[in-house]
Amino acid sequence: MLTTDPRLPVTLLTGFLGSGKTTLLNRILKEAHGQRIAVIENEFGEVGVDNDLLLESEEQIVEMNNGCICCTVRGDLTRILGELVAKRANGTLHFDRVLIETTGLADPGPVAQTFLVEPEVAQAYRLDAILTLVDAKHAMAQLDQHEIAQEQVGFADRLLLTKTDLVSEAEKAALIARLVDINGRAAIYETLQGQGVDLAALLDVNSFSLESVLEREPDFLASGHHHHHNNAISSFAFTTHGEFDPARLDEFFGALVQVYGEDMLRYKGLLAVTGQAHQIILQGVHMLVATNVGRPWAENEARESRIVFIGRNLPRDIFEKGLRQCIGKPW
Ligand SMILES: Nc1nc2c(ncn2[C@@H]2O[C@H](COP(=O)(O)OP(=O)(O)OP(=O)(O)O)[C@@H](O)[C@H]2O)c(=O)[nH]1
Repeated sequence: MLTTDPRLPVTLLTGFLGSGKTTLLNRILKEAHGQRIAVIENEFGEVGVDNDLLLESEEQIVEMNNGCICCTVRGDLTRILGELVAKRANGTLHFDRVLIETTGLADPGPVAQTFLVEPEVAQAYRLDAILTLVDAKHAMAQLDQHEIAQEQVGFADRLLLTKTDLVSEAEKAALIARLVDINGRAAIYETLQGQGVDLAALLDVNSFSLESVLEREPDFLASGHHHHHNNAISSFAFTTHGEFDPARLDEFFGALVQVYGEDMLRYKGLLAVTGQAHQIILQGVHMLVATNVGRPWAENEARESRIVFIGRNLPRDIFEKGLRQCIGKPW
């Protein structure tokens, strides 16, 4: 998707241990796509292991080895991104985009937050999308046993299913049903040994920008289909033809994040607001809520609002009731 945003796009690659992140990254770096990519690696333990695996590429690779990305992330990531942009400005580094590979145990939340709250970072970079790899062979057990695996799925803009060569069609279908239950928003792709998925589907997704993904995925959870898995993380959408009263909505979200912020992994909305000719785009990660002005509503367009929430055991009825109380007047 074309964007006029001059900031450098950043893609976050996440996924549980062994899900195939390095395999995919290697393929991306080797492909003749004409993009110059700076890679930030965050690995536990041994220095340089993954660096050695990144073959034959001229991309710039920076490693963060001092612990888990989600613990030290805000400070370290801010510093590294600052250094990269400074080197780019003085001509010592040449790159057009950044790819961050997190460790298999990382929570993508703090990384995403860095782009929303650190002013120096937000000025130079835009988080384009979170890509989460899912190991088709092991994901069911990982999702059962590790909430962080569910969180990684919950945060995703794109889910990339790996190792489908090792499972039956029925196993794959069951896993996909579970992934949709956790995160009904993310498009699902399959990749075998890092191959088979078009780079254009992974880069420039523009998922954190004004042209929200909601517009392109209007049938989010429309089927009302419900699967019964024990997922702590799940998603739901709120849709209304009423217009939101901005003051009430502001107050409601302020209270909502106080109570549930920690469990609100990601939420996105495209809103019709009373007295506002433009669409309002709402983005949130945990307690951080950001709103931006989108495109104007067209003259005959239904001013429908839609908010998607992905989180941990969120009480849907409370959210819906609160949101309904923020509707000013029916359209
Ligand atoms: N059968 C099969 N194996 C795969 C596929 N993709 C990756 N693998 C293998 O899975 C193993 C783990 O892949 P990596 O790319 O190292 O996974 P990772 O997510 O970077 O792993 P960590 O950094 O340890 O979290 C490797 O042996 C890969 O060759 C696939 O589509 N099919």
